[in-house]
Amino acid sequence: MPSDELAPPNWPLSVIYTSCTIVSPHFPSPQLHYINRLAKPNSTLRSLPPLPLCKHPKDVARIKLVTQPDHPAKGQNGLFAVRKVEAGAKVIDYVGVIHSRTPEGQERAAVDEHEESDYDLSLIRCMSVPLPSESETQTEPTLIDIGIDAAKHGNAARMINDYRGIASKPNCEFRQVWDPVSGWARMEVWTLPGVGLKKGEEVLVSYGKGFWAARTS
Ligand SMILES: C[S@@+](CC[C@H](N)C(=O)[O-])C[C@H]1O[C@@H](n2cnc3c(N)ncnc32)[C@H](O)[C@@H]1O
Repeated sequence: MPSDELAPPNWPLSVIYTSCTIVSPHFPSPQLHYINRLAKPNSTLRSLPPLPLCKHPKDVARIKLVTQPDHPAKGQNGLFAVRKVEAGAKVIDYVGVIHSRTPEGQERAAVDEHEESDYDLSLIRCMSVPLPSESETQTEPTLIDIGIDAAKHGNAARMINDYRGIASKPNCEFRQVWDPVSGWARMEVWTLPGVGLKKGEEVLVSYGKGFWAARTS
């Protein structure tokens, strides 16, 4: 898998470290224009620019084993600020495997390896926009649901825990952005406006109530 740097300290051996997001080999080509703004109706993965590298921001955040006895993720990892980070600033890119959760994307994979993942974020979720070439064949809008999963390949952002049971509110959020040069969609982690991070503080987001509801039922 593509990577131009060594894994950061405390990286788990069972996960492949990558500084470059990967598009799943099962990703349907007709959906490429939802994840790359330069894609045309006949684009393929090979015809599009490479996905950009996301280097580990070692002066900003580091992975640490959680040892506090009252921490709900004790024994697991978390991501912690190495220095003070201003409010409304980028912390790290969320690197993983981009995959389609729509039936078209799932049918292409024998087994949907992302279904049970605890590291799968929603990257793009919208109703389908028929391309000019499809407008006669596709009349019904369908849900386009695309995820980015760091279960097996990822970077340090996969260690970010949910704030529940740790703090009264999150200090960071996930933001979907577009790479201005290569056109690719990507996920980033930013400090919340008016909040920021203190040196040594754990980076905490909200996974959303749906994440926990799906795991308690
Ligand atoms: C994206 S991973 C976060 C990184 C994880 N701690 C690790 O070491 O790989 C999500 C998993 O972390 C744990 N986790 C994250 N936030 C938590 C919280 N607030 N309370 C309990 N467990 C949490 C849960 O096991 C959850 O399924």
